[in-house]
Amino acid sequence: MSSRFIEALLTAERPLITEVKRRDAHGLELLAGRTPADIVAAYEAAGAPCISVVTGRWFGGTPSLLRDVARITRLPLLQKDFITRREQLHTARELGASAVLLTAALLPGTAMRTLVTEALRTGLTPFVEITGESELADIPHADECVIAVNNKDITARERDAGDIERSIALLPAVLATGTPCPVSASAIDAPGTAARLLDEGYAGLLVATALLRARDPHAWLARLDGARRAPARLVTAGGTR
Ligand SMILES: O=C(O)c1ccccc1NCC(=O)[C@H](O)[C@H](O)COP(=O)(O)O
Repeated sequence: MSSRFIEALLTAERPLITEVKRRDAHGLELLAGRTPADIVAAYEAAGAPCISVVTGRWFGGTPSLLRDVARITRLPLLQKDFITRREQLHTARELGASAVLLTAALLPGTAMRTLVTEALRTGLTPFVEITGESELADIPHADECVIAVNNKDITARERDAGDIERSIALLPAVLATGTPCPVSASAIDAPGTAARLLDEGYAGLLVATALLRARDPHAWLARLDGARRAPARLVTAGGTR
C-alpha cells in the first residue's frame, strides 16, 4: 500500500517533519502570538514535506486544531495524540490526518497490533513511536509503518531532557523491522544534532520546539543543510556533485 506521508518524507530534500504544537512539555507557549496558519505558511515556504499537529491536551492541543490545519494545507498531516481506540482512527481520518501516532509506551502489545492493522485499513499511515528495542516486537506490517524513536519519555510527559544517543543505538534494530521510514523524534535542539541523525541513516526527523523557538528558522535550516554530509541524491555515478 502506498503512503502519501512516507512518500513525501522519503522524496524530500530536507526530510523534516515540522510541527504545530501550542505548548511545550512545561506548559510554556510556543506559538508566541502567531496563528497556526502563520506557522503552516512558514513551514510550507521552507519546503516542509509534511506536518505534525499535536492535538494531545498535555501540549495544549485539541482535535479542532487538526481540522483547522487540514483546511489550509495540502501537505500530509500526522496527528499526535493519545490514540488507544479504533474510533479515534476514524475521527483522525475525518479531521484530515494522513498518519497517526501510536505510542508503544502507552499501548499493550495486543492494542498496538489491532490499531496498526486498523489504521492501515482506514487509509492512515501508522507512525509508531518506540523508546526501546523490546517494543518493536509488537509492530505488524512494519514495512508500511513509520517507526520513530522518541528521544524523550512520554510517560514523564516529555519533561526530561531527552537522549539522542537512544536514536543512534536503536537505528539498526529499527531498520531490521523492514520499515522504509525510520524517524528520530523529540529533543532535536540543534542543526548539528539533526545533521548527525540524518547522516547516521534516519530517513526523517521530527523537530518542533527548536524550530518554533528559533529566532530565525531559515538560518536554523540552512545550518542543518550545511552540516550534513552530501545527501544521497547528490552522489552520482561520476562522483559527488
Ligand atoms: O509522544 C506522544 O506519545 C505524544 C502523545 C500525544 C501528544 C504528543 C505526543 N508527543 C509529542 C512529541 O513527541 C513532540 O511534540 C515531538 O516529538 C516534537 O518534540 P520536540 O522537538 O522536542 O518539541
